[in-house]
Amino acid sequence: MDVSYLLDGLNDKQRDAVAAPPQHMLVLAGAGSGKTRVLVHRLAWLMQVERVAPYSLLAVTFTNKASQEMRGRIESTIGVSLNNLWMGTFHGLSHRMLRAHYQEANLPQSFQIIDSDDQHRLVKRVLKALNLDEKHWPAKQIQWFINARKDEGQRPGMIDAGADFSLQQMVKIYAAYQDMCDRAGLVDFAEILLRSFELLKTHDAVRNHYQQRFRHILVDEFQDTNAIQYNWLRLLAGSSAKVMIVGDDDQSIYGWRGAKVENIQQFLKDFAGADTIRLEQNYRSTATILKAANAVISNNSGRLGKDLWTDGSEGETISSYNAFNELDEARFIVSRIRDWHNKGNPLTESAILYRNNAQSRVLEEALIQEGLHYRIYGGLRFYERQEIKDALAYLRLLNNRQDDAAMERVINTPARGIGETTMNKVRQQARASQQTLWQALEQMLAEKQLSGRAANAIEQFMQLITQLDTDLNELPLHEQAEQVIKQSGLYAMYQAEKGEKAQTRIENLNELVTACQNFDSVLQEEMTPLAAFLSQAALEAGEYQAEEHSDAVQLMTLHSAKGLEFPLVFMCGLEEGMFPSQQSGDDPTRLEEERRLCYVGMTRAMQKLYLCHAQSRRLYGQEQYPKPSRFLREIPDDCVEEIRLTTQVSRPAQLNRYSHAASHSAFENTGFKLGQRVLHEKFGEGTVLNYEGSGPQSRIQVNFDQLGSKWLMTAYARLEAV
Ligand SMILES: Nc1ncnc2c1ncn2[C@@H]1O[C@H](COP(=O)(O)OP(=O)(O)OP(=O)(O)O)[C@@H](O)[C@H]1O
Ligand SMILES: [Mg+2]
Repeated sequence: MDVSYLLDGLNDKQRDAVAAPPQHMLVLAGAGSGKTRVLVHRLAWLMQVERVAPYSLLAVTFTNKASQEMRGRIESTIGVSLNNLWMGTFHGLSHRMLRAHYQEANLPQSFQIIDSDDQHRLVKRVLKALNLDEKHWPAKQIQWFINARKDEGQRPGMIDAGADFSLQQMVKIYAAYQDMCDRAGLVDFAEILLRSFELLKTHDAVRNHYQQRFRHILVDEFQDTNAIQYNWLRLLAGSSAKVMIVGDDDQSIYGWRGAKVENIQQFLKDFAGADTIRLEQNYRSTATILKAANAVISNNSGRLGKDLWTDGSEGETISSYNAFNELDEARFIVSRIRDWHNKGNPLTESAILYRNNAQSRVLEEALIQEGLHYRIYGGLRFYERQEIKDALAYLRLLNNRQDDAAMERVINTPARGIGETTMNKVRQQARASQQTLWQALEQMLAEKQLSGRAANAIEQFMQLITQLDTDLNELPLHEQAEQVIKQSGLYAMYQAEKGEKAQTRIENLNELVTACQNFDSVLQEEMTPLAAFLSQAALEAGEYQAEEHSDAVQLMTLHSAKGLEFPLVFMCGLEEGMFPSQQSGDDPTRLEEERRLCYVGMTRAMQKLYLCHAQSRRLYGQEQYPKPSRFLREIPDDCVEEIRLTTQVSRPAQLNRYSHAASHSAFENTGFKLGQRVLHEKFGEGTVLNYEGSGPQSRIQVNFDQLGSKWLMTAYARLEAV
């Protein structure tokens, strides 16, 4: 059989890796050198040449999206259906295992995954139950503690708190939280991994089954595995599976979440005889972008060391834009995307990357104003929206009455007159008798412990859920969803709200029905379609793309950009305190992680890279005047040019490229510059902050010394420069 096509489009080193005999392998290489491509070809090679059945392969990807893409690519290359191939994220795969062996894992069949919001709510309940003051025990911190322990594989009983009172308390809270989850059949994200690890560890039969099944295990983005994931891999691999990992120590960006880049060296120790293959040619970026990225990362110490070169063209210079404020930054970016789009380039090929999710709002607004479609990638968007979570909570209750997190969310949404006082009583009862809310309510109603309006309302609510469950059971998933949204009263509630926001909510609810319609649950024969959908929704949260195929600008955090590539990339907010972030402070370890994040961001760009920073930024309601990021200074001068807008204001030549200088941005069509002082006949003096629109429709925003900020129609404002 001619299998040469499996080696097409690969260089010699890549071929060595793809066509190696079955063995352990580490592919260690910089960004854009084809690691992921090698992994995909290797999978195909194993199936076609080594005749390994898809059933015997396990592949771990960084996102669910990546695994779908890979699956599609391999299926179309080798023309074999991969239904039997286990491919997904650590979480996805572990979850699948828990579903298949829920009894051994000590879980109810209908167990439900909860997100960090649900977790937050549950932690708060635990604090109340333990009579602890949230001021001293902030729920967020506790969540962090619990998740970190789980990532290390530690159960409450395994933590030795010694005489440390505060740690003792934390452990107590952790234990109580876990009890509550177990009773309600709820599983948080960290729990998915830990449970599945424990399942393999303690159940010989299960472990043996998978060890015999998986002949080859392949892992992408290995540098970001944490302790529990690594141990999970080792257990699965046992002594006979061959493991191939691909990664880049310079792109390890999840240290703050417990990822250990040291796992790369550990791998070489644990998997004896592993071959290390280094790829050095970059196929993604222009020489200029690569040179700049290499220069930045060279400031880090303790790297495993890699050379990365390209024989591609030098390409365009990197542009750096010094914005007046975050609005100016957003407008600049959007105007450049508009130009790029006008030249016939698809929007999907452009990406805006930022350090914090909160930065997206201003960018979103600028895009909307310009009428450009955009999509937020990986940021827990669609499924995080209030109305979607409401609807899902109802569906979750149909699936599992004991789901306390869902119960808390919708028992009084829409409002049914079930107040906090009543709920507190119920919670207390549930606590006292170790019941879930649903169980407690059943008992309280039976014993007539609740009375009057609230009792009626609760009874009706519970009837509604039971009724929906029986009525809808046999319907296709999307009809179930549609009926639940309508009969629960959610639809009517949001319709009554009126206004644009409510309209969007309704659209989102409709979109949820569409999502159910498109949902394909074939791969999950262990579950009902509803259970499968709920799990998928919880797992994929932000990755879900409402309009997968429409042309849209891609917005995402730097973290979620890992592994992706775009012809046009904007990195924004390159300011001290923003990126590197405030929290990294002067801690060298964290600073280096920020620098790796910068390296990840820059190496996403294929043709053109823009780096933006603002002289003033309003974030979380506060105005700041940050210094340009140190990362900007680490880029060689000949790789960057500074952009000057259509302005008359020239900058003193001796000023450093990134020093603080007065803004030189100007309004093309109002005659005023951002930051300029102006006088209004009624409002007095002020500073120009922003503008929008053009021609007679244009509006200008001025921060008046006496009155604060106001929007004015430029044509009527009769502002004078002062
Ligand atoms: N031998 C090759 N010839 C031409 N193009 C290649 C070759 N190898 C990889 N590429 C292309 O280079 C780009 C980068 O490849 P890939 O995404 O696999 O790199 P990577 O090492 O996984 O990057 P990252 O570290 O960012 O995950 C992709 O567009 C890929 O198709
Ligand atoms: Mg990759």
